[in-house]
Order: sequence, then structure tokens, then C-alpha cells
Amino acid sequence: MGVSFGNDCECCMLKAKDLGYCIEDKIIFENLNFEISWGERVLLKGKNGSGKSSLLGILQGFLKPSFGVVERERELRVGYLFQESEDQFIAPSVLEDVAFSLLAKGEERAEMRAREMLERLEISHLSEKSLYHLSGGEQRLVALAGVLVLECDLYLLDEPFNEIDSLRQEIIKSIIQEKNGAFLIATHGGLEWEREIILHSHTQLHSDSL
Ligand SMILES: Nc1ncnc2c1ncn2[C@@H]1O[C@H](COP(=O)(O)OP(=O)(O)OP(=O)(O)O)[C@@H](O)[C@H]1O
Repeated sequence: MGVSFGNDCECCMLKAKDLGYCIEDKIIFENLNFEISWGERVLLKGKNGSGKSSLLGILQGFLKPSFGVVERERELRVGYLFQESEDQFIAPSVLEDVAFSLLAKGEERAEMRAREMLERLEISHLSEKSLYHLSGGEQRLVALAGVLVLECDLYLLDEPFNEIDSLRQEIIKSIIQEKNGAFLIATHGGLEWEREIILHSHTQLHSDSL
């Protein structure tokens, strides 16, 4: 079963129902039930290999759940940050890459908004550089810039703070704070939000909402 559209709850934009995921006959997780409401901020936690990236991929729609369904509000605008920065990149240079999705959406001020985001993250000096001549932390910042520059209803971010220094982490937290969209962030640390979804290896999920 895949992602379906339309739900019956006004405050929730996304609902996971009895979700399960198997790889090569191994159950990664099963029986997940949770909702995400408009504007909500939720952390996704769990040990290495507990299935956080797999769950985010299913919620985004590029992985198919083995069981259950994800119901999403119609035409939900979703921003997705891959765990590996290089998976995020499309264009050859930093500025082109950050502007890419805005241009694809027909945004007239794409380059200006991309430049503003790079400035905000204090990486304007990298604008013209090749994405493949950056440090790991710089790549992470550029990948994040490309997602945070978008106006989305839901941001699914996989380990956004990996390799990022503490000063930039604070800047990113401020940007997140200003956004209207909901966030589901897979992380091993760096943020403390009231609501957490915790994946327990190969079994089930607990969250404060369940
Ligand atoms: N393509 C694949 N083929 C086989 N096994 C896979 C594949 N992708 C993921 N897995 C396995 O699925 C499990 C869940 O992986 P996933 O990346 O979702 O976990 P995670 O919680 O995000 O881990 P981490 O915190 O280390 O990033 C792991 O045991 C992993 O080895």
C-alpha cells in the first residue's frame, strides 16, 4: 500500500496508520500510528538502524510501506532533507543548487532568495563553488539551505545538524522557529521539543501523543 490523499481530521495534515516496513524479510518497524498537525514540531528519535530514515522516506512517498498507509492532506507541500547531503544536490554550483527548486516552482526572485538564505547561514562566500569542493559541514549547510529556502507545509529533515558547528546550529534553529510549516526532524541531539516519536528497534513506536 502506498501514500493516499485526503483525511478526515481538520487539524492534522498527515496520518500514519498501522505502518510497517520490512527489508529482506526483516521487520524494521511495525504498527506505527501517529498524526502530525499543521505547524507542529516533532522530533524523530531512535537508535542507529531503528528505521528513522526509512520512516521519513515513506512519509515523503519515495519508499513504499510494507504494511499500512500514510494519509496526507491534498497537495501538501513537503520539503525533504536527505541524510546524505550529496543525495540532495541537483545543480553544479552552490547558488544554482539552492535556487533550483524555487526556479522549478516558477519563483521570480529565486536567485535573490537563494542568496539571502546563503547569507543567513553565513556561507555567501561559497555561492559560486562546486558542490563537490565543499567540506562535509559546508555541504550539509547548502543542502539545508535548499530545503529551508522553500515555503512548505511540512519539512522532513534527516539529521540536519550532522557536521554543523554550534553557531550555525543556532542559526538553523532560528530559521526553523520562524517557519510556519510543521517539522519532523530525525536527530540524535541538538534540539529539544516537547513532542518526540521514538522508534524502538524492530518493534513499535511510542510518542507522547499515543
Ligand atoms: N537498501 C537497504 N538494504 C538493506 N538494508 C537496509 C537498506 N536500507 C536500510 N537498511 C537497513 O534498515 C534498517 C533501518 O535503516 P535506517 O537508515 O532507516 O535507520 P536509521 O534509524 O535512520 O539509522 P541511523 O540513525 O543510523 O541513520 C537498518 O538496519 C539498515 O541496515
